Amino acid sequence: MTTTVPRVFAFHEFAGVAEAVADHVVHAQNLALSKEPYSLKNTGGSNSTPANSSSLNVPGSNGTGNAPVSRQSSSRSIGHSHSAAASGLRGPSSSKLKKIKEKQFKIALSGGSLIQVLHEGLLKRQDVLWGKWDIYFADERLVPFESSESNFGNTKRKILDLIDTRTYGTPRVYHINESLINDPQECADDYEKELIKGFAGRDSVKLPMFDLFLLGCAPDGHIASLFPNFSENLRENLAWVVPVTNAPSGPSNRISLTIPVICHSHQVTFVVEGATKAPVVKTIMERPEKGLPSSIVNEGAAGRVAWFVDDDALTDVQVTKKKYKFLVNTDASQISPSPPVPE
Ligand SMILES: O=C1O[C@H](COP(=O)(O)O)[C@@H](O)[C@H](O)[C@H]1O
Repeated sequence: MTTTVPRVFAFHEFAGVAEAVADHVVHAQNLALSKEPYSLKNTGGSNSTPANSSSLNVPGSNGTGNAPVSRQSSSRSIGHSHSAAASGLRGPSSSKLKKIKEKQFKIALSGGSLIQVLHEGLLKRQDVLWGKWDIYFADERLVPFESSESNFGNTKRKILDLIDTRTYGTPRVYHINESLINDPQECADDYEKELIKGFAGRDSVKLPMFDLFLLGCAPDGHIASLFPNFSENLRENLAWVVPVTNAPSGPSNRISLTIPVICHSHQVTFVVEGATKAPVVKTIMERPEKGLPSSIVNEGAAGRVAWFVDDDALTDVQVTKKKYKFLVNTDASQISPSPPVPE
């Protein structure tokens, strides 16, 4: 492994992380909805692009062949037309609005602490075109959605249920099939079919390509539900989604999108905060040869990776810190107070 240094944006406090991450997400949204072909120009980062999806194979339900996809989508999409102009989005001219209508912003969300960051950063903004979002999950813990450990459940309670959908539209949300939580392999295969339907379209593709893949990183080094030393999962290069059993922390049964899927995204962004994360961040940044999952992604998606980290998580970490420059031109009057979180 070569030493690849990602962009690391440092922040004095949590609130700063939340606002910067929101700006970064909205910028990715605007790029995805307005640019054809997709370009990373002006993102403040590298202009390298993901590997080309020239191969026309999709993984089958077992991750090894071409399987027919027949199950109806489990996504919830309550159609709601939404005007970009009314939303406060700035930038796209009227000639581009037709294109915008046809496109969706495809984002993968992790669970854990990221959800609170997005809650604080995104809900108060008026330029989030929620109705144009296709939301997938980087991983899921196989627990009922009502559990406080469910990534989809928490996202629903802390973000999705709080969106003013009459104004901003309703995102399409692609979550696991809750009836399969007792069968990790079946659940992973089923979620992979969801991805194939969402990304393969009429043709088929080698890998899905998210506009933005948001990741956290736990103190033990796991990202999504890819754990250090689970080498079979970390090396998986056919399946898009893998089952995880015997996870060493949190719920033991999970499913996770794989490293090739993560690395194929247009942008991969880590959001990490808190002093408990400092040791693992140090290892990731200073000892990439240890092969922690984040280091694999730093290398595999080199030039498209950004880290948003608070100072506590960067304690004693030798890395070049950058100051985040806000990219979306939003004046303060467009930001409304965050809605209350239901108990
Ligand atoms: O178990 C999980 O943990 C990771 C990291 O969570 P954090 O709270 O330490 O940020 C999370 O990204 C993943 O989605 C989740 O299932």
